[in-house]
Amino acid sequence: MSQREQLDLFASQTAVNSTAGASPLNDLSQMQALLQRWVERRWLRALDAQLPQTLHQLSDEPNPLLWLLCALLCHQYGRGHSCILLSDLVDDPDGLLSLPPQNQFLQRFSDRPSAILHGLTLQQYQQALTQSRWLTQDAGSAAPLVLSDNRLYLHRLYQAEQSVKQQLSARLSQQLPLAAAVAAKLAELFAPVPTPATAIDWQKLACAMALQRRFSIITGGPGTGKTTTVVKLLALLQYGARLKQQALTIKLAAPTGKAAVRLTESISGALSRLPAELSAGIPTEVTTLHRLLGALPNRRSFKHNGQNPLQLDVLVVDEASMIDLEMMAALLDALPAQAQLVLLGDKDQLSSVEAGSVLGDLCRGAELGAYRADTLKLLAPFSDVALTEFAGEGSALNQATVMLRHSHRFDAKSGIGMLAAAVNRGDSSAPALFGQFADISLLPGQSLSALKPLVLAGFSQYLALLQQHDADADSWAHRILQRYSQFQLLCALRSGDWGVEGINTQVGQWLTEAGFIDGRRQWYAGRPVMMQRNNYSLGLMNGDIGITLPQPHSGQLRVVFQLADGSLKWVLPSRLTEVATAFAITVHKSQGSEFNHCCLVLPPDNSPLLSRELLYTGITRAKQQFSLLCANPALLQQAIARRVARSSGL
Ligand SMILES: Nc1ncnc2c1ncn2[C@@H]1O[C@H](COP(=O)(O)OP(=O)(O)OP(=O)(O)O)[C@@H](O)[C@H]1O
Repeated sequence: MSQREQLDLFASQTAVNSTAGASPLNDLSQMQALLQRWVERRWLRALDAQLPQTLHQLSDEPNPLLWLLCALLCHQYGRGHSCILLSDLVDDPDGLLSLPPQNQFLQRFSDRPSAILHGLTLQQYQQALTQSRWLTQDAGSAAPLVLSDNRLYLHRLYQAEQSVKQQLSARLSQQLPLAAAVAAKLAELFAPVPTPATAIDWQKLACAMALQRRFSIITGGPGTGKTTTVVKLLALLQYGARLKQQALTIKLAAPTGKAAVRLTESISGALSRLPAELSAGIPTEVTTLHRLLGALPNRRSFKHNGQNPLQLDVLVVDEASMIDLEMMAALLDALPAQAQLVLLGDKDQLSSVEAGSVLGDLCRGAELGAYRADTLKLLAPFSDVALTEFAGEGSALNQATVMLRHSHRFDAKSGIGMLAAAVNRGDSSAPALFGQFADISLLPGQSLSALKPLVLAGFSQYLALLQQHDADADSWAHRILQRYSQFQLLCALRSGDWGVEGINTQVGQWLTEAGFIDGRRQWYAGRPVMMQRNNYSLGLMNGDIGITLPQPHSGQLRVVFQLADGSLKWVLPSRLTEVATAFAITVHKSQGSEFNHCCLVLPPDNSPLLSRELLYTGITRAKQQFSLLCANPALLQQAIARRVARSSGL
């Protein structure tokens, strides 16, 4: 046990002893002290403990249980949950809240949530909440907390969830007519019989489905043809409009700049494979969702909303797993009622960093199909194979969702594909695949030094180009950025020796010793950095990666970023206040990006962050080569078994 942990344990025991008889649930000052203690122990953020204080100033609330629930709700929000399901709080408070955190889980804290909340029933929670001013609606002002179906929400998130539900159900209730000429063109575009001949052509079905819906989802793993399918869909929509002497305004968007750049590239590739007469009117420009909606600096709201809707007929959003609940609500709000929205994404990837797991929630049951009779009737003309296996009584959303199942990128000889699929199934024998395929490797050794050869070989590729100036600074920078994307280190954690922070420091030292960089200063030629927040005045978004380069004559450093439209932006380092070195990035932040060679680093200590979704997302960032450094092999099995569950009412 570290010295800090011993102090924490001592503090918790003395705190409880000294207040014997005065339970925090009966005494507000004891509750405030408890919340403060949890903040000091880093169980809660200061913000979490501050929220009840702030609400109390606005509307008096003497019940300590309400203070606790409010702080816990904020804690859960910070961990990506939209709400707290009260029955989960009754059944397993420590598990639900991940408190104490995993690295302190075995210690005997007498003030852990299960001890404080011991014996409280669902009825007691309900009673306390319904009597609270924080839940009763004052005339004209919204209550800060909402209780609905035993789910406790912050008002903002409740509103977002309700809005998403209402908007989607309105869109899902309509079926669009499909002209015979468009149906015939669809059959032409998907003419080649899939192999084997008995296989269902899910791409064709996805197209047929989306043509007839105002809202649809095309989900599938890497390389299953989401982009290929959506380009054909857009071609057919434009074809149908042309038959009516019209032209559709189509827009493409992605949650991050990096994902937008990638979609721009893959859309251009897919367009080049379309018959020329069908490619007119399909844009290749992809924008970020923030830019599309018109983000307002330092405001949560956007320029486009229900009162000022977007001017478009069709919107395609890629990497939809990265859309959080509030962004989804804003997007649906700003979408004109007659427009068609198509979401593309991989439902099995990690969810958004912000609260919500919208795509995962919306795609629940997608692998089963669960198509009702009317959906089967709608799809049947487009399938040579009977769809009875996928019949069911699924939700309205299931009726608008198609899952693509065959990867055209990874075949049966691909270790990356096999490993990703095995992890995704939760197959405990997945680790045995290492050693059987050339494109996946488990690094020998259990210390960070096992990374060194890989790091030197991987990063030297782009660092070597720093010396090879080009008369055209932009084309030089393009080559460097392109080469940088060949290799990436991914971490599960942010802090600690095995997290992004520790590994970036270590990699900086190795590269400095090898003479590739001069990492002794904060800014140096070759330093890759990742934006940690959106910066609207610079037009750079959270997650964008830039590389620090010396100007050819002056040697002055500038950081170069590739924007969503493929152009470059050069920025003075002094203007970048919220960036972090990006030799290693978290798996979360890697979403929407792909690298030829990815190396995932798992820490030696267990953490609730080590999950099946994290592994799957990390593995599928690799296009050609995947390496894994796993300090504690037992954790790999545990991570494969652990699923991320986010509380939501969607
Ligand atoms: N039906 C098909 N037959 C043969 N090749 C295909 C088919 N569909 C897609 N491909 C090829 O598979 C590759 C991946 O396709 P695509 O980019 O559309 O997939 P994706 O699901 O969008 O991938 P990503 O994971 O990058 O988002 C492309 O090279 C594409 O040409």
